[in-house]
Amino acid sequence: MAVTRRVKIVCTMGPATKSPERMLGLVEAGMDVARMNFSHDTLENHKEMYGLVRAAAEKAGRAVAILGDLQGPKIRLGKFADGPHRWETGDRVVITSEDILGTRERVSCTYTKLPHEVKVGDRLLIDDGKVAVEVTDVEGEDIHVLVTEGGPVSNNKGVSLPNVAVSVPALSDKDEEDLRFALKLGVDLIALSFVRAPEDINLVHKIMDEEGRRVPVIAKVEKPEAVEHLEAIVLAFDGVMVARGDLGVELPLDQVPLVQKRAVQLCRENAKPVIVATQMLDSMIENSRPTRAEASDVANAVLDGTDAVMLSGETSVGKYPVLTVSTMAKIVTTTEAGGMGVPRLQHDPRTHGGALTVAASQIARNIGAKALVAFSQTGDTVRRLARLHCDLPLYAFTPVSEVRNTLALSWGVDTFLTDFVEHTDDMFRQVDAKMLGLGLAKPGDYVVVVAGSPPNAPGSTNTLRVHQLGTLVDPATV
Ligand SMILES: Nc1ncnc2c1ncn2[C@@H]1O[C@H](COP(=O)(O)OP(=O)(O)OP(=O)(O)O)[C@@H](O)[C@H]1O
Ligand SMILES: CC(=O)C(=O)O
Ligand SMILES: [K+]
Ligand SMILES: [Mg+2]
Repeated sequence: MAVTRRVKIVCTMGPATKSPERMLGLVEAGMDVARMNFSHDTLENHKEMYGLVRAAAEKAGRAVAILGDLQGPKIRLGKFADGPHRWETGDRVVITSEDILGTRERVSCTYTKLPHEVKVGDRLLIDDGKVAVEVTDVEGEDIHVLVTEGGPVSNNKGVSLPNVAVSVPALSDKDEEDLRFALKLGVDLIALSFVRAPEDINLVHKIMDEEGRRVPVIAKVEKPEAVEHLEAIVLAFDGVMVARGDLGVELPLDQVPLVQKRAVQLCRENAKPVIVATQMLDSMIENSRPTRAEASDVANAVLDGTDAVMLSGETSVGKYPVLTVSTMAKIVTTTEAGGMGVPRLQHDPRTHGGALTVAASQIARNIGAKALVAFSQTGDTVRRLARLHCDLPLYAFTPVSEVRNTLALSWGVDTFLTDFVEHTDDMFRQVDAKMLGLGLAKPGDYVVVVAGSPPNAPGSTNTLRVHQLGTLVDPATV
């Protein structure tokens, strides 16, 4: 069988992805997860984008998950009346909490308490640190600042205050509205920005329960507080995104690479998916080829053991969205084909699912099985298999379509939707039908199956079976 890519690709949606042809191009080039960034754009446009993703995935016959990324407690500049501007070093401008349409000299910000929480001398960083200003005076709602590092400013750019503890709530009114909207729309996963504590997930769950729909919640690690409580956050949330854009502003930049490695390993130990994000192929926003350093960055994230790598501006507003995805896919597959492997798990799994999956992958390799197969109703067993990064194909079977979509984020997994079955033998019949029917293996080949028996009892993983294909279904009938 052809070598397939194992590390998944997340693409951020934006103006550059907004046509059926472009979207299909992205899916065919390898997009596994579409990220809708609620920091930008109108709900109406997000709805349209959602439809485009679902239609393209359907047309291409690929599982594509949709991730709704909530803005979280990020302070942003407001909008300008007259387009992007440049603030030059030495300029004096005003950032105000008054709700105005901005000019080059005076622009609003989204956090109305900001003038009360900054002091003279505080440094504010705009757009992931591309522009820096220093507070020189506060007058009512106006913060007077001196531009210390000039650069471009435009609508909705982020404002970070690295050493100022601001009291913004974990979930703003806008986040709550966006979350309800995303859940109703049908997104598969939610990401919460600027997570500071494990308990931040409770606010999200509360809204989800009010809407009657819980989906996995990814913690975006981009605050020093999150780095401090990383393990507790990994345990509380369903996955992690290493959001290096804000992380590199909020934390000294030189600490970002090690945080990335620690987060990836912690997620694998806990069988939670992890995404490495931001600036991975940044220069491809403008250019048709990435830098050598960017190619290495993608490859190194693969070798760290990440589940997924993410594209941001490269796909949302870049000149070459489809080419960027195919370039990323190529770097990933070439790196994987090198066979260098990833760091070992630091612990010996003790849960039934954990122990059975370790045994399954070892048995599969030793007997020359063609694939690993997992039956799962929650996806948990599948994630426990995925984290081992076994070089055999990994096929997941689930009767729950939401689970199929969320597994699009997990390393190396291909997922099939199956019927609910009553008897254990029916599970193996489904494996035969799917694998022989799709030509994934031949009659007589062995696969190693991890499942719960009887079927339909979530969390009951107790069965490991070496199964010979074609023994339950007459090969002539598939
Ligand atoms: N839907 C959109 N409409 C207009 N501009 C967009 C849109 N999405 C992204 N952009 C522009 O592309 C830039 C990069 O996109 P990206 O999604 O990485 O946003 P970001 O603000 O850096 O992310 P985050 O807020 O999650 O840290 C944004 O800063 C914005 O200028
Ligand atoms: C993705 C994101 O939010 C960041 O890198 O900051
Ligand atoms: K966001
Ligand atoms: Mg961010």
